[in-house]
Amino acid sequence: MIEIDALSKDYGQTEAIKNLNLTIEEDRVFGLIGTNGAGKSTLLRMIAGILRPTSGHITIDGLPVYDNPAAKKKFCFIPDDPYFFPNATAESMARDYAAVYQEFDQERFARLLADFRLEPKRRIHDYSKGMKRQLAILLGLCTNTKYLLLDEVFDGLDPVMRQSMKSLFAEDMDRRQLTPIIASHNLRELEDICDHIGFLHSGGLLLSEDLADMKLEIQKLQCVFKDDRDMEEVLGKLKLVDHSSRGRLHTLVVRGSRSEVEAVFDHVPMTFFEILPLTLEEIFIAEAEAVGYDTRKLILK
Ligand SMILES: Nc1ncnc2c1ncn2[C@@H]1O[C@H](COP(=O)(O)OP(=O)(O)OP(=O)(O)O)[C@@H](O)[C@H]1O
Repeated sequence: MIEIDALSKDYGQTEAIKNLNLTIEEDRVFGLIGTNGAGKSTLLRMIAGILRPTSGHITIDGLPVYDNPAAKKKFCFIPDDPYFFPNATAESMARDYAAVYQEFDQERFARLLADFRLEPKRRIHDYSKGMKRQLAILLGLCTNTKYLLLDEVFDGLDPVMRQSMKSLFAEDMDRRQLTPIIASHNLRELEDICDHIGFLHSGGLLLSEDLADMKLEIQKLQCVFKDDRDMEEVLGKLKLVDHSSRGRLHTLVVRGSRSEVEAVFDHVPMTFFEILPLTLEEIFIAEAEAVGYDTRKLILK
C-alpha cells in the first residue's frame, strides 16, 4: 500500500502539490488523472523518491521512500520521456536493469521483445517514439517489482499496442499481484484499465474512488415519452447531471442507483426506455460536479 500524508511540493512560487492525502491500495490499477499542469508528474516523481517533498510523507508498504534503497526495490518508475543510455540497445538496457533489479526476468524480456518485434541489438536511438515507449514498459514489467509507476506511457502507442500492453498488465496482476499506477491527462486512455481513479486538479485531490462504486451511483439513459407532457414532471424527480435531446429522444445522465431511476419511470407510459453504459468522462463530470467543480472547464479530450 502506498500512503501519502499531507504532501506538498513547491517549485519557488508555484505550489505544484498542496496538502495531498491519498492511499493507493494493492492489486488494482490506480489511474491518476488530471489536466496539464495538475501535478501528476510531480506526484509520481515524489512517490518514486526522485523529488523531495516540501512537506508531508510518503510510505510504500510502510517504508519511507525518499533516499531509501529498500523502498526503491519495490517499484519501477517509467517517466513520460524514458531515458536510455547513449548507444544503448534493448539487450544492453536489460543487462543494466538486471544489475539494479535482482528479480529482472531476462528470459521473459527476450520473449516479449520478439513478440513486440523490437530488435534486441538495434540502437534504441533509432527506434520510433512508440517503440521507445513499448521498450520502456517491457523493461519495467520485467523488473518484477510490485509497483509500476507509469507517467503518460500510453501516449504515442497505437490502439492495438495499447491493448497488448494492457493485457500484459492484467497477466502480471493475476500472476504476481502487480499494482500499476498510471498517470494520464486522457480519461479515455484509462477508461478500460483502471479500477480506482484519483483526480488531481491544481495540485489537490478532487476525488479518489473505485470506478465500480462510482458506476453504481450514476446512470445514463435514453428515452422517448409517449406523451411529452410527462417529461417535466419526470425530470423534476430526477437528480439531473446532464440532459440533451435530439427530436423526441432524450439522453439523460442522472445520479442515483439503477432501481431508484427505474422507479421514477415506473408508471410513466414510455415509447422507449434504455439504461446505457457510462463513459469514464461522464462519471467524472458527475462526481466532480458533486464536489463543486465545473468540470466542463477542466476536462481534456
Ligand atoms: N521543475 C519545475 N520547476 C518549476 N515548476 C515546475 C517544475 N516542474 C513542474 N512545475 C510546475 O508544477 C506544476 C505541476 O506540474 P506537473 O508537471 O507535475 O503537472 P502534470 O499534471 O504532470 O502536467 P502534464 O499533464 O502537462 O505533464 C505546473 O504548474 C508546472 O509548471
